[in-house]
Parts: sequence; structure tokens; C-alpha cells
Amino acid sequence: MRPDLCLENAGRRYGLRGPWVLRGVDLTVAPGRLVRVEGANGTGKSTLLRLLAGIDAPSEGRITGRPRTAYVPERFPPALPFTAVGYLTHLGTVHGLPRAAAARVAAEWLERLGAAAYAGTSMARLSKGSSQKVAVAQALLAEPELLVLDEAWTGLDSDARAELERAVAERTAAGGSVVFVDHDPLRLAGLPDATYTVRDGSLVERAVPGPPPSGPQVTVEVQGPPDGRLPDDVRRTVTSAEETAPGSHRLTVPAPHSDVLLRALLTARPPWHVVSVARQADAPGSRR
Ligand SMILES: Nc1ncnc2c1ncn2[C@@H]1O[C@H](COP(=O)(O)OP(=O)(O)OP(=O)(O)O)[C@@H](O)[C@H]1O
Repeated sequence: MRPDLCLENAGRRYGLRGPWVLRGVDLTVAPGRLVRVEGANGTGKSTLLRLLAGIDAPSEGRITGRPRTAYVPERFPPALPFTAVGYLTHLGTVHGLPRAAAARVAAEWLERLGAAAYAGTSMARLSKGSSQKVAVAQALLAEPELLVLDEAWTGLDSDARAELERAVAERTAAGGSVVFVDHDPLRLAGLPDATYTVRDGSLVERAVPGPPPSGPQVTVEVQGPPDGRLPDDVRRTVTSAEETAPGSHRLTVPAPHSDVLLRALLTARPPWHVVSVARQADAPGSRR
């Protein structure tokens, strides 16, 4: 089993005498966890995410248990001498995929994110939104154990935003961890296992739960073996699960995650029988 990623007494400052941006930070990210990081502008959220992503090192303290990690930075360098699909294929091979498989996965991600039409466009000529889709695709194509998302939804159209939410659900359902920063307080509302606020160089875990899940929910009635325990990837995807009779469960999931849940149920061993799928009305005050 993969170990937890741990920051122990981690501090970061820029320059030998620069002020400490982060100091004495302890944080554990276990496999399968979804973690939100928030805080006012300039408090050190991106600094923390760069440490977690492994592209920067703490000035003091240490990090242990590094998993296979992918990162969507706040600013993605678009002016690279590649086409979109060429760049993603190249990265796929860097992650160890054979070239043909890398090209296939690259094309699949561009398709999922609605950027297939730009596959052959040079990176330097991509719009900001398409460039952001490439930034997201490069992180997802290697199915990382830890996905670090720094404002990754910014600049995406609504279909791509929903697709990225689905991809987050897929990663956590598969036992991967996801750490994200997003300016929208309702992003993945109700789903994070933990939310931390960066304040005065420290990390404070938010004790109260975040806002309830926004947007439409889907209720899935399933039947499994009488003594059956819900598969791990199913439990990690749902917002609630209730056993209504021996072997019968009512599961609730945000609508964008319902196909991830259904796939997990249908591929479970032994298989689970999906009795019904019903979409509930939007929660009051929710938005897409
Ligand atoms: N490479 C760097 N060199 C020097 N100072 C830096 C560097 N990166 C960040 N800082 C400083 O560290 C502090 C925290 O920056 P950081 O980008 O981590 O904050 P943030 O919370 O992500 O901000 P924002 O919400 O504006 O994205 C800021 O004062 C910033 O100026």
C-alpha cells in the first residue's frame, strides 16, 4: 500500500533572508483523499502546492512518501515548440508510455476536454482556454497517484470544467489523492475530505464542513450481495450511502460524478446490480 505524503515541519522562504512564506507546516495527504487549500491572495497557496507537487523544495523541514505526481500550475507555459498532441504525446513517453499508447491517450484527453480540433495546432498559437486544456491533459494522462491542481479550472469552458471535476472523481475513486486550490468556494463543494486555510505562514484545518454539494445530485439504487460491503472506489465517489435493506443501498452522487460511480459499480467484482438511477432537482441556490 502506498504511504501517505507527509510534510513535516516544512518551511519555505524565497532567498536566504526573505520572509518566511510558510513555516512549521505539517500536512498528511493519504491515498484517495481530496484536499482543498484556501486562503487570501498572496498567503502562500501556490507555494504550498509547488512543495506538494515536488517542483520546489522546502527551505526547512522535510517531505516523505512522495507518490507519482502530476501538477497543473497556475500559469502554464504555452510557447513550446510542439503541437498540442505532439506535446502531450512527448509527455506521455516521458511518463513511460510507449509512443503509440502515449499518442492515443493524448488524443483521448484532448477529445474529453473538447480540444480535439486543436490537436495539430502549435502550442504558441493556442487560445488561453485551449492552452489550459493542454495543461490539464498533461497532468491527467499519466493517471498520477497525486494530482495537484492550482486554479486548474480557470479559463476552461463549462464542459471542460465539468470534465475536470469528473477526472478528479476518477482519480480519487481509483485511490489517487487530489489537492486543489480554486477561487470558487463552490468548486467540488461538499466533496473534499479536508480543507486547509493558509494564514500567517501556517496551515489551519477548517473544522466546519464546507458548503453542501452544489448542483444536481443523482440517486442510484443498487443491489449487491447480502453481506456485501460497498467497493472502495464506490465509497470514495459518493456523497452519501444508506443501506435500505440487506444488500440494497441508496447512493447519492453529484451529477457530474454519476458516470464514474456507475462504471465503478458495473466493473466491481462481484458485480453490483444497478436498480435505478434518478436525477434530483438542483439544490436551492445552486448553480452549474
Ligand atoms: N519565486 C518567488 N520568488 C520570490 N517570492 C515569491 C516567489 N513565489 C512566491 N513568492 C512570494 O511568496 C508569497 C506567497 O505567494 P504564493 O504565490 O504562494 O501565494 P498565493 O496564496 O498562491 O497567491 P495568489 O492567491 O495570489 O495566487 C507572496 O508574497 C509572493 O510574492
